[in-house]
Amino acid sequence: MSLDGKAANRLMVALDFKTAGDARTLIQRLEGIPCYMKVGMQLYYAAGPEFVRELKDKGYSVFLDLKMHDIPNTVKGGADSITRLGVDMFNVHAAGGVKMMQAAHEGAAAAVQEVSGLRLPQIIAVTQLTSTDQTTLNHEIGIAGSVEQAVLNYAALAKQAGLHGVVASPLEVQAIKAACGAGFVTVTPGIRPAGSEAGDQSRVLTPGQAMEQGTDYIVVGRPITAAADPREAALQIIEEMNSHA
Ligand SMILES: O=C(O)c1cc(=O)[nH]c(=O)n1[C@@H]1O[C@H](COP(=O)(O)O)[C@@H](O)[C@H]1O
Repeated sequence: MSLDGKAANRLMVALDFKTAGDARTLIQRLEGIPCYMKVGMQLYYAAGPEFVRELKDKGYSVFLDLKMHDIPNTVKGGADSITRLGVDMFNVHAAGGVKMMQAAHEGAAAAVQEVSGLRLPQIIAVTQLTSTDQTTLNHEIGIAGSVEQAVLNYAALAKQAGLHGVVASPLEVQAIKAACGAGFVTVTPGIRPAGSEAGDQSRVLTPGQAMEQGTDYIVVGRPITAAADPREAALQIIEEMNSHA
């Protein structure tokens, strides 16, 4: 299987591991694949900023997925610190509102002003988590209307705040692009290759279907990290992405 084609750098591998050592083992298996590496709460809380710097030193593009959701001043400070790590992308929850998202942008911009050589990361807003289904949205969380309406509302707020894009399910990509523009970035978890377990994900598509929807990046965790042969699983996903790109 080859890495020809453009899709490999549109795959974000979720490094949801207990330790830096476990993450390094997977990274070694994926050596030579130019994917994005996503560091989420589990690994960041265990291995911290040092591990993020290690990934950057190895030349990876890094998405730091800490889903900040707090008062604007706190998020501004968090965004400043995250940006100083040199990450390429980070996220906040759109549910924090426009002022909070603007504060994230301000914090990142302030860090870029102060540290020479830093570039502004892409700042992305989580809309409605891909684990949320229609019933949970309406009857548990208490938001009326369809999941797509909720996602589009959050996406519009993120755009208003000047963010670069959103995290959503691939099912909502076409509506987001229609409402917010083709250049508004979509990062889509909820990816399940045909025949794999959905687990806690509710709004899922296959890698090929997600590409057909026009998404910019797909986020894949367990279908790669829990596979018997993670390298083979990643290469198959990239091949499927390429054939639907
Ligand atoms: O922000 C995210 O990355 C995210 C948002 C969302 O709505 N759903 C979602 O699954 N994610 C992340 O995407 C990854 C999906 O992992 P798997 O379900 O194992 O493929 C996890 O690291 C989640 O934290």
